[in-house]
Amino acid sequence: MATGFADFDVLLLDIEGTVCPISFVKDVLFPYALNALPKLLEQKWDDAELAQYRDAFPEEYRDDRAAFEAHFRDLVARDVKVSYLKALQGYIWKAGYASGEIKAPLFPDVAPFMKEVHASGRKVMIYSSGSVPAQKLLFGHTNAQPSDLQPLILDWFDTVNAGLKANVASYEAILSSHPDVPPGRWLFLSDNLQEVEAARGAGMQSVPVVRPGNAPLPDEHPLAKVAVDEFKLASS
Ligand SMILES: CSCCC(=O)C(=O)COP(=O)(O)O
Ligand SMILES: [Mg+2]
Repeated sequence: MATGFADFDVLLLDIEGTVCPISFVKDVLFPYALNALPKLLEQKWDDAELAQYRDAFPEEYRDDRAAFEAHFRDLVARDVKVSYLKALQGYIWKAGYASGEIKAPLFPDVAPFMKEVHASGRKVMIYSSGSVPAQKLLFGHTNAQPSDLQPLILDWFDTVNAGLKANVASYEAILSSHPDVPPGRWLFLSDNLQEVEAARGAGMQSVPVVRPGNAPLPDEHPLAKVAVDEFKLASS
C-alpha cells in the first residue's frame, strides 16, 4: 500500500511534473516536434495523413504553410494546451519513439507504484493535457523494466475526452465514465495545484507531488502540507 493516502480504488496520474520531469517535456518532446515540423510540412502538407491534424487548426492557418508553422511555434513557446496542437505533437513524436530517439524517463518510484496498484486489483488511469495517442506512446516507451507499461493502464483522459485540467467539470466527466467507482475512491496525483483543487472540487482525493525540477509549492498554500515527495509513492 502507498503511504499517507486514504484507501483508493483508482489511481489517476498526471504526466508532466508527476511521472516524468518537466524538462523531458520542455527540453526533449517539444523541441523534437519543432525540429521535425518544417520537413513534415514540406513533405506532407497535401497528404491525407496530415489533413486530419491540419484541418483541426483554426481556419486562418489551414491553407497557409508559413502561418501554420508560425502558429504552431507560438503555441509551443507559450505552452498552450490546446487539443489541435497536442494531437499534431503526438503524431510527430511517434517517429521519435519508434526510432528509439525518445524514451520517457519516469521517476524511479512510478513504475513500482503502478505495478503495486495494478497487482492489488485496483485501477491505474492517466489524465494529461497531452493527447491520448501521445500518452500511449510515452507509457509504451519508458525507461522502466519492462519498457511498455500500457498493460497496467485501464483508461486514458485528455482535453478532448475530459476537458481542461483546471476545470472541476473535467473530473466530473472522468468520474461519469466510471460510475462504478465513487468519487472518494479516486486518487489524483499532479504537480499542479489548480488541477489538484479541481479534482478535489469533484470529490476525488488529490494531493500535489513534489519532484526535482518542479517549481516549489507555495509554503502558505494549505495543499503544500499534504504534498508527497519522490520515492514515497511506493511502499517497496
Ligand atoms: C502525453 S506526453 C506530452 C505531455 C504534454 O504535451 C503536456 O502538455 C503535459 O501536460 P500534463 O497535463 O501532463 O502536465
Ligand atoms: Mg503536470
